[in-house]
Amino acid sequence: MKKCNLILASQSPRRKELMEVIGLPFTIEVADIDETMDLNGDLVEEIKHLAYRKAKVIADKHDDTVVVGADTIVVYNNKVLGKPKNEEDAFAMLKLLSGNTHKVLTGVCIMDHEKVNKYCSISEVTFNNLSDEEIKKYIATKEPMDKAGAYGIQGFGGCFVSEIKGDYYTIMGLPLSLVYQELMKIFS
Ligand SMILES: Cc1cn([C@H]2C[C@H](O)[C@@H](COP(=O)(O)OP(=O)(O)OP(=O)(O)O)O2)c(=O)[nH]c1=O
Repeated sequence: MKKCNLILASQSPRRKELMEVIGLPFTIEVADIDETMDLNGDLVEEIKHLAYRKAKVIADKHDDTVVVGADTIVVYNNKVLGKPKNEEDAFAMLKLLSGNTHKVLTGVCIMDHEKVNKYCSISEVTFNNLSDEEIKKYIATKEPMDKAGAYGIQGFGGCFVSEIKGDYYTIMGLPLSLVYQELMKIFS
């Protein structure tokens, strides 16, 4: 096996959990970057670039490392939903998603020294109709507050989902099989 360090450039507990599934030893370093993106630009390119910026800031601090960076957004009706700023924002997001189908885009960047590979994985999620009461109760659990689109499919948010098309783990924040396959090319 190739000897070099693997770093996950993310503070997300979900990404850590998914990287652990892959089974390669890795460490975590949080990329503290400005996550502003050009909302009028091509969102696929924007999200890949954001994942790249997260990986790059960590890769620049090390010599012999492979770095994984990622970013997740929810898109409904051309509106980009990141993490809610507060409970009102979370309520507005969940009202938008209620009874509708949205897309979840996760950008991934794997930096292997000079080699930079960027990907965007897209899944579609359909929500049941949610009552205002249900939404308020969900927000009171705090689960929505650190998640794009104000829900976690892996938590109670999964109760709101009637259908998904595409990769489940993309919705959770890291497309597992894509990252596994790319890391295996490097580490085996
Ligand atoms: C839609 C959805 C998002 N999420 C999470 C994944 C991401 O952690 C978060 C989106 O925010 P991101 O900005 O992509 O990630 P982050 O700030 O948590 O971590 P970092 O920038 O350091 O990598 O939303 C879920 O956990 N479940 C879901 O169903």
